[in-house]
Amino acid sequence: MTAYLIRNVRVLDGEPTDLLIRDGVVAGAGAGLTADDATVLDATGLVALPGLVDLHTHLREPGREDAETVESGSRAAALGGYTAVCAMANTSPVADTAGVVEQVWRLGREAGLVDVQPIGAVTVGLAGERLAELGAMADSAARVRIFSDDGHCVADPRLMRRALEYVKAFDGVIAQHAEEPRLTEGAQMHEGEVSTRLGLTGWPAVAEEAIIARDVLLAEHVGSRLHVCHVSTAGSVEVLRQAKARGVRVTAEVTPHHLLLTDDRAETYDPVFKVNPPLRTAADVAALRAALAEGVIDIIATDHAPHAVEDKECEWAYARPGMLGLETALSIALDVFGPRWDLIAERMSRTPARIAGLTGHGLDPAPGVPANLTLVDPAARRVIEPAELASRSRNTPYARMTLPGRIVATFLRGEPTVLDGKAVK
Ligand SMILES: NC(=O)N[C@@H](CC(=O)O)C(=O)O
Repeated sequence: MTAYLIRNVRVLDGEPTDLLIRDGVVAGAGAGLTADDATVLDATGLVALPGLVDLHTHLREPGREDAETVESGSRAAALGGYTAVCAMANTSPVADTAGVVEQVWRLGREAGLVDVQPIGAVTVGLAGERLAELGAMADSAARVRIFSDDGHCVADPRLMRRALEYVKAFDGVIAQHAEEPRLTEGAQMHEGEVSTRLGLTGWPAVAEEAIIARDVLLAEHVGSRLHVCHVSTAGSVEVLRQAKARGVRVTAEVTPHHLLLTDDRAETYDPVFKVNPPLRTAADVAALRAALAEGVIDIIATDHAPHAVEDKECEWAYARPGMLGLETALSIALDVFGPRWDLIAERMSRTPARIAGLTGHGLDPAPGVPANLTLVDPAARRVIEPAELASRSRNTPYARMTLPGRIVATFLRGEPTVLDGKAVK
């Protein structure tokens, strides 16, 4: 195993220092370190962050390897500064058995670019009718702790209650895609002034808020853990704020795109902007930013949703919802919050690692901790070119935008997965 001596790096907001990485851990920190056997990296101007952790990634394997594979998604993640991702269950077949989650987990290990932690489905086939084998997935080699029907809401309150009760035994968490399906039938975008003008069927904010309100009450009743996926409205923030004030065990995520983009993008009729939940209003964006800074929303999660060209480059109504996120998330966080490194580390690494129970991740680079870290050049600016992304898909909403920040290197347990801004394998 090669040792690395990273010179002149700032760990978060600290003064420039040196970090020695050896045998998978941070072996030393301090100005003027020496190590004859180490490869020296000059990191002047760079910032070291704990490796990012994504709680919400669609890797598409098994089933849609044309859109993404565990390997291509892992590479995209490493290039985005991630050292761990949680893979959503809406694959084909659905990750609703020990066999499928073990397959995804094994593929992640083989790719070896990030730790891939499978998420298990809550219900068989994501059909919302019967609970999946949650216990078997928890006991499998993949040790599943997060369960989600993401892409679908667990709409039946009785099933949701039983799922929350079931996972309590092993401190699992139900990650809910909050969407009351009866309120979003045929929906194409956020319900509001723009949808009225364009004549597109709207997805009202209350469809999200009603499910979150119900679920925090269920989680409180059961005393179990709830995680709310991709929160998108100001009203949802208020429901979460009240629930947290009462001590409900609820955590929540917001995506980079909901922190930046608004529903008027639909005026282009470019389906790259079609996503679930939909892009909302400027007032929602402002509320989400404030909630994330405050901690009412706990984390940024990408909802990286790769789609093949034929599923995206078609009429708006026929296009699949979802957009890429892994390779641009840190840049969006920098764009929105500036170089608030402690906030970024907390919301994109430490807290998601804690929610997912990923020990060894989410730890600030310091002597003795596993060397899962990323080096960022905050002064760099880059133009996003879809063809240059490592993802197999091209559906980034940031095409040709200039974004701040560049990931220069990423280390997974002391081995570089990215060096000089390029994937190592
Ligand atoms: N977020 C998205 O717009 N799409 C997700 C699933 C979903 O939540 O609909 C996908 O898997 O593509």
